[in-house]
Amino acid sequence: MKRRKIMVAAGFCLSFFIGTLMNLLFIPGFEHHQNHGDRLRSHHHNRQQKRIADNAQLHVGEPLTAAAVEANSRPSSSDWRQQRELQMQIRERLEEVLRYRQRQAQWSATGDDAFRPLERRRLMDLEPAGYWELNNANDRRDNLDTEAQHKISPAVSNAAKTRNVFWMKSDRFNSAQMLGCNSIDNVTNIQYLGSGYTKAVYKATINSSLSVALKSVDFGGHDMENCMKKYGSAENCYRLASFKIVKEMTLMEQLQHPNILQLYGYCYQDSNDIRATVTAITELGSPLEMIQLLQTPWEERFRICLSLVRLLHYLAHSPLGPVTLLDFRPRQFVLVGGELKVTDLDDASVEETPCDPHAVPSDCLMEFPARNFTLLCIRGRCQGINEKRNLYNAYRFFFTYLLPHSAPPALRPLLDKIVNSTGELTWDIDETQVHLEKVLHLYKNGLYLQNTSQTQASEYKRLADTSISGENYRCWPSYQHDGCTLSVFSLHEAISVCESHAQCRAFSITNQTTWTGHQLVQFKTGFSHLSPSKGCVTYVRAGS
Ligand SMILES: Nc1ncnc2c1ncn2[C@@H]1O[C@H](COP(=O)(O)OP(=O)(O)OP(=O)(O)O)[C@@H](O)[C@H]1O
Repeated sequence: MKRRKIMVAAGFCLSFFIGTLMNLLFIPGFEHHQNHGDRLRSHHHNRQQKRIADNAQLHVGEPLTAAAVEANSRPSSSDWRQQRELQMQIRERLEEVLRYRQRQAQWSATGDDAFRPLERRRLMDLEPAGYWELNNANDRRDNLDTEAQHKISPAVSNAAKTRNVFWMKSDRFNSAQMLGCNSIDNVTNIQYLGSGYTKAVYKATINSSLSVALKSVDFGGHDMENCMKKYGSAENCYRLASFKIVKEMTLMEQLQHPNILQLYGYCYQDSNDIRATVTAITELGSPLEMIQLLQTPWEERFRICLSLVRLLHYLAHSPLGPVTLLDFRPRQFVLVGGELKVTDLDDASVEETPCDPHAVPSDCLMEFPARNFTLLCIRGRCQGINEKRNLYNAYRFFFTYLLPHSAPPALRPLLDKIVNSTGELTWDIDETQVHLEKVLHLYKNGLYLQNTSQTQASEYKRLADTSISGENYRCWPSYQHDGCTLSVFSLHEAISVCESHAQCRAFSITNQTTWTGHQLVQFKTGFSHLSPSKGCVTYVRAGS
């Protein structure tokens, strides 16, 4: 609620940050204003300028504009086929986005107005300038959809010449709540987070209170670089790359789930040379570090697997139909408050592989490095391929590493069964989720605790509202780096942990709980430094 209010307030800020940011990405000679935006721009831009200039064989230091790059590296005008090829690719991406919107509209019985003229026009604005002219002039037999052409042409000619924002419909935000260019004008604490093949991502703070991620096309990234090498048109290469962000935003808007990163808004602005450059504003997460995850307590790793299964369950039954994440590497996910969320949706697909039931070898071969699966071909589609691909990827990238390792012994058989069944694809996602939810139930309710009849070896003295300073020892896997802090279901469990550690002489049950409701307990080597601490209960081992 608070966050929403902040976002609404942020929407009214009237200075311009990202507009000039994007301008500078293209125009190095642009006058710098000494604000945070400029820092982001120049960091990003310097990298990009060097790479683009290298590609275009320009002298670095020479003023570089998109036009200059094009002039230096554009194929000869007779080579229109290459330009046409690039424009066809842009066209394919546009059509893919429009298909998602159409699917959503078809799905929604309430008549989703995803085809509102403004939105459609914005997508059309991302078409390369002159696309239709080129197609018409060079190939009258063009078999493109004439209806779409009819709709696009006026939009191209109407292209806004200045920065602007448009809103997408969302169940969670109404248009007034979406963030736009105004909101990101005066961001602070800008920090480069990372980049992949296409996009560069920055962390920023809006209104000194809301942390967000800003995603834009990385002009120095592989996508732009390869495209520039091949086609030489900065503007059209930008259009092609930017459709990945548009697709991602469209999917973020249409696939609403707690484990899909939330789209807060976006900003379109013209740069001097490139029209309607796009910046997505999304929820901020922290990149997933697999090595680090292996060192975190099982409960946290289980949470990630459960988040993933809930996400895959939603994707298998999404309003757009079964969605598969073609690129499933852990870097496509981030953590937000311990929950796993997918961030990179540009490689998501709703298309289920078409097949011929009589084809030999089968069209429905799902290949992975360690093993293959052949699926049934039913009604011209590989049965459940999107769901199965996700599930197997979840097994190979996440479950095998995160699920069984250091789990409570009583849960191991169940967890092993989950790992084996997903590895063999014997369960579908619904069944997999049922089993993971069952594990959660057992864990939350302490039903994983064994040997409850076992008598405790020592007596413990209870000290209310007391904690112990220092006197730490390390244990694994601890919530605290330089001490032994573990989560327990009950006092009984805390005692049995203490008795199983040779160094343990006392422990303090804190008032902090984990996401499952377990309490955090600090285990100690002694109790000579007791201090008052409201809500904390210390137990001292008798005879220590
Ligand atoms: N919302 C976010 N919060 C924190 N980090 C993020 C966020 N979104 C992306 N990142 C980081 O930025 C990197 C690049 O983002 P993203 O994956 O969207 O770019 P990409 O060009 O599509 O990458 P790829 O080549 O993997 O497809 C990610 O690997 C991730 O570590």
